[in-house]
Amino acid sequence: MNVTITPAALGGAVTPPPSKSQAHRLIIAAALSDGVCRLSNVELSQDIQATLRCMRTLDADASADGTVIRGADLVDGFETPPPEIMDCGESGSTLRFLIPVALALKRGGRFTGHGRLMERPQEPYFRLFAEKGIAWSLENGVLAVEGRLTPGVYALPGDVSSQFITGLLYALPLLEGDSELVLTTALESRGYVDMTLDALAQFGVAAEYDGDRRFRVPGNQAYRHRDLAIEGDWSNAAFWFAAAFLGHRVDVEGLNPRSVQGDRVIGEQLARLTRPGPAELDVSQCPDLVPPLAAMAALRAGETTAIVNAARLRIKESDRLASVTQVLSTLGADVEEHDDHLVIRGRERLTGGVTVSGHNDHRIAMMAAIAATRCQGPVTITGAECVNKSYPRFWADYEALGGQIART
Ligand SMILES: O=C(O)C1=C[C@@H](OP(=O)(O)O)[C@@H](O)[C@H](O)C1
Ligand SMILES: C=C(OP(=O)(O)O)C(=O)O
Repeated sequence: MNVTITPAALGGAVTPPPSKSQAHRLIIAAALSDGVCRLSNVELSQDIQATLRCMRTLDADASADGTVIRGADLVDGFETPPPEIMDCGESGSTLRFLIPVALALKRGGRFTGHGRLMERPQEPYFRLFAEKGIAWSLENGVLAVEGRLTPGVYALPGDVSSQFITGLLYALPLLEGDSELVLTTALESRGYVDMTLDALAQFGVAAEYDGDRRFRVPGNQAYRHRDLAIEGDWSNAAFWFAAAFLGHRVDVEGLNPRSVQGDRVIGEQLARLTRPGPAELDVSQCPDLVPPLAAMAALRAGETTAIVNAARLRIKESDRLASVTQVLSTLGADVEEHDDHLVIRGRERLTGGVTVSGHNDHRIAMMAAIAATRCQGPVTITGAECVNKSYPRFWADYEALGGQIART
């Protein structure tokens, strides 16, 4: 689907979707639990459907709408990897969270994915598997892992993706002895690890983090069934905060101001952009905020913004340093791409009158839609359905706020 936007003012109240990151975590914990869990505020974005689908393959029962989940039976000693290949769609979280979970639950499994997913890095796991005697292969886009996950010390980098740490934090409590997770480099995307520890605690699972490079994870633990609600998504809300920054009267509702979601720092980042003078935004802990921050920076008239410590943006759904630069430059912005940072010189308006690709990346399509409101000419976004990865209602919400769009 292509969407053509005629620049127009946005206004009104909007409720962002439920947090994708929290939904993954609660669904997986529920699927590992000792009973039936009722989750409210589940929305079936493509990534959440992927996690539900894979947890069903791992023997959890989940209702079609994902709100009622019965934990898989944890029968140690007799498991075999499910014959069915688990399709993770384009969800890095699903794949990286479930690799250790499948090993703990079924002694392995086979995974596949779409888009760039199977090219995104898994090396920290592969190195651990070599050390721990887990067999793995990656052939024709199918990753197979098999073996017995044993308690012990797991050393891995903290600055490739926090998703490896989350995956292990879910699996290690199920093993028959205590484990330690040791980071060999400083942790980035820390807010996501905090969200994981919070989710585990809600299901009665203990893991102790020293706040630096060491996690102690007792073994022989059980996930206790719980009923929980999923919070509003700060990462996707950031697009509406960007709209407000660009002068639209948009009110964002339904967010928890005390949320453990790391992307709550959008408030602080935005405050830096509202102060006159050059700004430097460190995004090592909040990589998903870069597209909305870049849209704001591009329209911060007369001011320069550097978005730094952003190298990991290159290993997301698209190479986001390249795609942000390509899309905003095509719209008429002044963006300079560097290996690990962007330098953006703000302009009063963008030109538009162009077609840009959504780069098969939900956050890039949403960034283009927000920036388009401050273009002179119309903007066509190709592949606009990619928002379904995290925010299927995005275009409907955009229209409800007065956005002028034509779908072709
Ligand atoms: O754990 C999570 O829910 C996520 C972690 C982050 O990935 P990295 O840890 O790879 O930065 C983030 O970019 C992703 O959208 C969701
Ligand atoms: C990078 C993202 O998700 P994932 O890593 O789960 O694919 C994202 O939602 O921006």
